[in-house]
Amino acid sequence: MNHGQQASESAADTSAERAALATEQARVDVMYRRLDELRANTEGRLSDAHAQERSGYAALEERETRAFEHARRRGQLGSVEEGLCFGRIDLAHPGEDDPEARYIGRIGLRDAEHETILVDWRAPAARPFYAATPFDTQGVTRRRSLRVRRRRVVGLDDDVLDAERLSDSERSGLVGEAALLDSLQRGRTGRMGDIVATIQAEQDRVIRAPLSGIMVVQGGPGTGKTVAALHRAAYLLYTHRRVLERRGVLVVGPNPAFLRYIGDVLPALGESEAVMRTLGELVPGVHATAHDDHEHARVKGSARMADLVRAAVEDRQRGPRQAFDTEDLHVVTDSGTVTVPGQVCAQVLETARGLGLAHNVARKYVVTTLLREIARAESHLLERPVDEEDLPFLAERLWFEDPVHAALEALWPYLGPQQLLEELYGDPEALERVGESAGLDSGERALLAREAGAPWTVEDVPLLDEAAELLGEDNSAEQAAERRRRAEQEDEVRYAQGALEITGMHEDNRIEVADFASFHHDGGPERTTADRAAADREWAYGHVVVDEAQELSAMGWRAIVRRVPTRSLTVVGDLAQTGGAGGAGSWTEALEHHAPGKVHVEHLRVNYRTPAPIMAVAADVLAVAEPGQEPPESVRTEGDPPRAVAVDGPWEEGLPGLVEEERGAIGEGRVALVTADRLVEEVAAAVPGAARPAPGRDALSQEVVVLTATEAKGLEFDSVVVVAPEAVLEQPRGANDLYVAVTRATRRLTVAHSGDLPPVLARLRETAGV
Ligand SMILES: Nc1ncnc2c1ncn2[C@@H]1O[C@H](COP(=O)(O)OP(=O)(O)OP(=O)(O)O)[C@@H](O)[C@H]1O
Repeated sequence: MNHGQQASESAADTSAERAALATEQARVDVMYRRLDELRANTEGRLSDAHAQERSGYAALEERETRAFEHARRRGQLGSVEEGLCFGRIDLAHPGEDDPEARYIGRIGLRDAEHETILVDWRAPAARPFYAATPFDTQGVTRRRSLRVRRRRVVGLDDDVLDAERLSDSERSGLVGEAALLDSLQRGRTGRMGDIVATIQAEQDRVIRAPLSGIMVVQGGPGTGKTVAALHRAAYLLYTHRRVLERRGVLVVGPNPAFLRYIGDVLPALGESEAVMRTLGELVPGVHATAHDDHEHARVKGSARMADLVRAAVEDRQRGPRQAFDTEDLHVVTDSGTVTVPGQVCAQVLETARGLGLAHNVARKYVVTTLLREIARAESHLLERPVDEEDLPFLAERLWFEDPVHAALEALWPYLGPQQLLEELYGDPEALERVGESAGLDSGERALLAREAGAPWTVEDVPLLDEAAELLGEDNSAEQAAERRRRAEQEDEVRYAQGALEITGMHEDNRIEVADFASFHHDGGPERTTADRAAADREWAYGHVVVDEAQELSAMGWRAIVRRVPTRSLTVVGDLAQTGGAGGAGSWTEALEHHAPGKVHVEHLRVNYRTPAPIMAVAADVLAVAEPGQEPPESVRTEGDPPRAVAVDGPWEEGLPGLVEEERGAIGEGRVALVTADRLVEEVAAAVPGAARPAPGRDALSQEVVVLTATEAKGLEFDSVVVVAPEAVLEQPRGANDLYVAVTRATRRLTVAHSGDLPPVLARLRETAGV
């Protein structure tokens, strides 16, 4: 499709091409010189900020903030070295003879005279680079993609935006096709890369959509949902820096391996401040990785679980009759047994329930009020007049008497979320009582029973979060401790200043006040927004990106939406790839009630990952998994034919040879074997050197990895071997799982089956290998 000139290192043989390369090299040299200058300046400012002497806590804080800013800028300037500039557009302006040449890159640069020499890809001025088409040129006469390696311009591809001379691919709307295909053909590394140089027009619309509301990006496999969502996060951080830097951005992905896979994209775009979490990690202190089976997951994901958790909390807020088998509250104190009348207790408990506060916060009211009532009752018992002024002191003393403490604990205990659920799951009677009031049938109630101490599953985490929300924390003690900590820090700084002045070290500038003061406190360095957000369950994020969102249950959505009071979310997924029991059937059904009228669905329809011959196989599977749904259209129309191979006999005899063949065929790149949950360990054991994902192990960077369909979701590999498709199909949402499995390949697909090839893969019978 490249009209006009096309040049590359090997083909730069005409003088016009050589001249174009030389012109671009000269411009790129200017940009790198400027980048070097800026780096040196930032380095200088950073050391100045560190050396700057300040006294007083506020001034020190300001210094820290400045130093942090410079360090961030240094990081940003460091991350743009490779591919600093990747494009140019020539724009015709009315009344001007020569078009304006505008260069697009990873960051914006101005020269010493403040003239723009490079436009940040996220700035409005860069938009025509991605959005101009021959039908809507936006003033662009030519779009040029630059290939720059190690500061050398090694190739150029031009699109002349002339509607008269359209090729087929231009009609289908591809932008910068040569550069796009070049990047799609590269071998996979086990890490997703950025696509700033080749963002397509439909993706650009998603990336630059406004911040507010819930934007759902629905698209088939390989349509760039993940990569577009990450570029959108970088775009939003750039465009709304003030808001988002303070509140932070959360990216939620399906599992730790996936988060590692996408973990380089934002830093490569100069943004390293997003918090990346799986659903199983949303509650600080819990790291759930295992999933429940289909039936358990279905029950735990149901919205009725919110009623269950609420009922479980209320069940622990007892009246005296439930706690002590009597209407009145009898408490043994050091002075004898005192009685608080049932009516008084009932009033206190009813008021507490009506306060609209979280359980542990309302507890403060219950405890202080009842302690005073007990103190009053004790005075009656001792026939002492009740002195209202003394009551707080008497109450405080009673709090330290064990039986009093125990009596109040039985009425309204302090509860943590893990304790609440642990005790509910472990107590059949409580489950019966609470489950019934939440509308669960006996089968569902029985499913929730769990052995004490069993590890939490990912599906438990939204329930724990719900519990934490209803229980709340009485953090008045923490707040007081924080005030004390700040006051102590001020004292330390004052002391350090005095000490340094006395010793004369201050004048010599040999040691800084802050460093000296920090010898005395162990608070550590100031934490970033991301650090603070990650540690705080109640943190309100400025924006949340949810990937593989089709898997989230109603309870999962509650846990996520709770973290963005502004309901500013980017939600990406594919309903046809839903495998989980609690997963979504419709985006509006899942989200509309969280933000009525603010849910907007965008569609991506072009597949950048999987060549057409493999997508034809996937389309057959999709027709069974989700009849009536259209598969996305592949950018790459040609590729190696997919094949089926019958493996008779044990896996360890058939698979290793097959894997070796694939490794030979792809050269540098990655092979994945994707199989049924029940076979995954067996298959991994059959292939020497094959890796399985595990906590702390980066299995995806290994050359051969073995995964279940669930684990493979969102990932891609040069070659995919689907092992035992018949067993994958037997799983609860087997056809959807098989669809996920066959759409992971960027170049080659092999199906290794034992027994008959499943009818849904019949197309492969016609291909070689059987
Ligand atoms: N504009 C583009 N330029 C270059 N590569 C692209 C572009 N868009 C997508 N890709 C590549 O296509 C592949 C698929 O993208 P991505 O994983 O984001 O798709 P997805 O829609 O999230 O897929 P899935 O539903 O299977 O998770 C990635 O390698 C990505 O880098």
